[in-house]
Amino acid sequence: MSLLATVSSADLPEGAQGAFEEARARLGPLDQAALAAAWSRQASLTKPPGSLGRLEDLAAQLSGIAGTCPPPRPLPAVVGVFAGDHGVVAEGVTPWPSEVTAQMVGNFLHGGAAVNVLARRVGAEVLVVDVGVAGALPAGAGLVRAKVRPGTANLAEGPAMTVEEATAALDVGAALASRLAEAGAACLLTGDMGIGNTTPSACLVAALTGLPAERVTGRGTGVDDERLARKQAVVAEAVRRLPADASALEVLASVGGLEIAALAGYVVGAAAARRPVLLDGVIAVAAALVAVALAPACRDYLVAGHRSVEPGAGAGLEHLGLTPLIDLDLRLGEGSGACLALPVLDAAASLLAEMATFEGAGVAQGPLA
Ligand SMILES: O=C(O)c1ccc[n+]([C@@H]2O[C@H](COP(=O)([O-])O)[C@@H](O)[C@H]2O)c1
Ligand SMILES: Cc1cc2nc[nH]c2cc1C
Repeated sequence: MSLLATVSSADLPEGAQGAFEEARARLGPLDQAALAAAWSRQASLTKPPGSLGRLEDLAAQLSGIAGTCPPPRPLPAVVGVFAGDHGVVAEGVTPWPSEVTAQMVGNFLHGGAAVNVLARRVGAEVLVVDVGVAGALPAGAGLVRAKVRPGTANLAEGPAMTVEEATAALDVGAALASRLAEAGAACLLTGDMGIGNTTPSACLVAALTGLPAERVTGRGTGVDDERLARKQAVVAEAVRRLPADASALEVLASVGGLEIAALAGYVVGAAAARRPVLLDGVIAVAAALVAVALAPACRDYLVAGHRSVEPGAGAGLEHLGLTPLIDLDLRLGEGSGACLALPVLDAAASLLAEMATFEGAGVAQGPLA
């Protein structure tokens, strides 16, 4: 049976109240004993020390997350595709109309989007969550209906949402992550859909890293030079308007998005349940910056799936101290880059679990002195 069929979500968003605070309170550090056991086991495996490069770090991280050595494989895995719309599209920051958000949700539910293809290929399930779509959504099964409000307000004119709305979206993400983990998900991948969402993502990256708007604002789905200049001005002004003493939650409410807030909650919820989080592109990176600002210990549960072309992604990952697994010039979102990275994570876990030791295989443990 599908993992998703066992996850209850009919009570959302109301039934999620308090889920984020609960997750934040439960969140703990990596298991140091499991980490040490992983490094000691790495040293006993039939390979020159360090020869599996970053796969060795990943396997150790997975051990520390799960609290066991060797770690479990990151399967079954779920891609949470959080969808929302953005009032800031009124500023001409994207060449696509907002209606495409709802239309793509329909495409996800029919299995025809890139993320569906990639998830099928790597053995992940796609969970589509409406936290803030403005347009009419298709009837039928498969969609988690957890709308907090139908799209954000225009962040160029005022706060995108209230602190209460941002909190409700954080709660939806945290509750879903915790329910998915309980249902047996071993790894949570991030996905997103929201026309205009590279603008609030750039705002969050600029606000939370301190980098200038021009440095972290890119072309998103493909704006021309004129629209890019407008987009950079919108981001710069929105960030300039933030009070110097604004909390991370206030920054999220002021210049964020509903799906970004839900993703931040999903990150913290997954980390609290001791599951690795595989990040996708710039929207996931913006959400991760928010998550780490609100609950710093979740940083160690993050794995950067890929480096999106969108400049805020690379800048945000650098700020978080994360090196992406894959760099294929992607700028799609949906969770596509996270899906592509899942087999790498699986390889890291499997190598630590299944390789023979020098002693077991009768291989001399060098190198010679
Ligand atoms: O993942 C990324 O880094 C990424 C980069 C550029 C665009 N996107 C996707 O494109 C949409 C937002 O682009 P835009 O130009 O409308 O802001 C949204 O649905 C994202 O999933 C995603
Ligand atoms: C067609 C389309 C598909 C997408 N998938 C994620 N963002 C998207 C934006 C557009 C415009």
